[in-house]
Amino acid sequence: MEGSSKDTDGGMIQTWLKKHLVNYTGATRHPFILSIREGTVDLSSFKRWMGQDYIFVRAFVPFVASVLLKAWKESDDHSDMEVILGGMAALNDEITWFKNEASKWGVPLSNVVPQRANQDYCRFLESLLSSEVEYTVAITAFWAIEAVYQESFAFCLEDGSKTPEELKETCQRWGNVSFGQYCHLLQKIANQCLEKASDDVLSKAEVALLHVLEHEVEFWNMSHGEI
Ligand SMILES: Cc1ncc(CN)c(N)n1
Repeated sequence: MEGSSKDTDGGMIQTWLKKHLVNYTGATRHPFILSIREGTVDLSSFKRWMGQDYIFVRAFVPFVASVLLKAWKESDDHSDMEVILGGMAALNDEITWFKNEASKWGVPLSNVVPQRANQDYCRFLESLLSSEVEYTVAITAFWAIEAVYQESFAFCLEDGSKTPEELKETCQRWGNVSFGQYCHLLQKIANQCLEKASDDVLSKAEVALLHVLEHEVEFWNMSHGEI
């Protein structure tokens, strides 16, 4: 895959975001997100998303644990582990938040059936658990997964958005400033790894990024009830 000319300021991630802007915009400006921002969201779509995302987040935890393990083994920067550990702590809060929020919305989490797109995404995460997958590839995917939610939900909180009051807390969960800073740190770690990576690893990381963007679009699509 082409694209190994490195951007001097924003690093490889910035270069890839420019190169794959259509894919990135597709994931971060999905019609479901636009409907939240416009205040026209169908609440049954929102509830469907919530149930499916709870399942996803549970599968996301072992993935993040595997990134932590790879950081411990492969990173030469001690602070990487602390950022990733902070991400795990945030996921612990996220699970508690989902349980509370779902009970407020009357979404029974115990019997949610994972839809095809969710299963595919979780299978993709599982494929990244392997010790054969380089830390650089895994941290790039991790950054992308978090960044899509951050960009999407922050967009719903921008001035001029008509996000319904009862959905603002959800948007705050990922759209808040400190989650933005955390994503920025992940991006920095990914860029540092990518800077030292071989062309082969660079190519795998770029493919992983594109897979994340595709899975995120499919994930949002589930909210419409498309299986
Ligand atoms: C599908 C998906 N992608 C990302 C996130 C953010 N942790 C999430 N909760 N769900």
